[in-house]
Amino acid sequence: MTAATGSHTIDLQARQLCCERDDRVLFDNLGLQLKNGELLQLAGPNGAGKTTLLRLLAGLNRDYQGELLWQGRALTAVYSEYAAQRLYMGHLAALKKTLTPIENLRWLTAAWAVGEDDLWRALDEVQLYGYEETPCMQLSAGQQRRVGLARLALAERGVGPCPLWILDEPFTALDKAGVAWLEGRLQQHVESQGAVVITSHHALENIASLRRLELGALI
Ligand SMILES: Nc1ncnc2c1ncn2[C@@H]1O[C@H](COP(=O)(O)OP(=O)(O)OP(=O)(O)O)[C@@H](O)[C@H]1O
Repeated sequence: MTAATGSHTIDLQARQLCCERDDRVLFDNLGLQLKNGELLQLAGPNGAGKTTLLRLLAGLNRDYQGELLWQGRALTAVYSEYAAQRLYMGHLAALKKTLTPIENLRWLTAAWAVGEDDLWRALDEVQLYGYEETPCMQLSAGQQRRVGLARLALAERGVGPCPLWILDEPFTALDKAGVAWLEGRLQQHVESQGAVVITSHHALENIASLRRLELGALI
């Protein structure tokens, strides 16, 4: 474990997880474990249940059967502690469109011990130099995506305030350079003993330590 991860032990487990939506079983008896230095990609066709599983793993939805554990304890029982250690990015950019990138980033990282200079540098790293004070509604879809991704840029040596990243389709709307940057950031994060669980239709084969969980083929 590196200095950047501190004493964070990542241990997220699902045991015999079952989830139904509208009387349709999305997955049943699903088991997984995620530890430091691992990247897990949830794959499968549209509607297979990737986002649903990701939200369960993030603790954002409790409509399931089975067990979800963080460091061996029920995720629901340690939710506050867990939420402080995981970064969840949904499939929408989830920005306040009337605010600027720097204002959004301040708001998105309000609970983190990061300085103002760090925020400006992070926006610079995601190629938003010169757009820091432009209202987000005037940015392109890819630029809006980059505002959210700037949180990942805040991470030093790949591990930021949140050692566990839970990312829903983070490659959406990114150009080639953005894709390369994000792949590099994910790689760096797992090399630094962070962990990532991600849904993506994007092939991630360049990333070492990739594991794939195929939904839709399980049941
Ligand atoms: N709140 C909900 N109420 C009812 N059905 C839902 C709800 N959320 C999701 N579903 C259904 O569950 C199924 C799985 O949805 P989900 O968004 O998890 O799929 P996905 O694998 O992420 O798909 P995609 O690749 O299109 O993003 C879909 O058929 C969807 O209609």
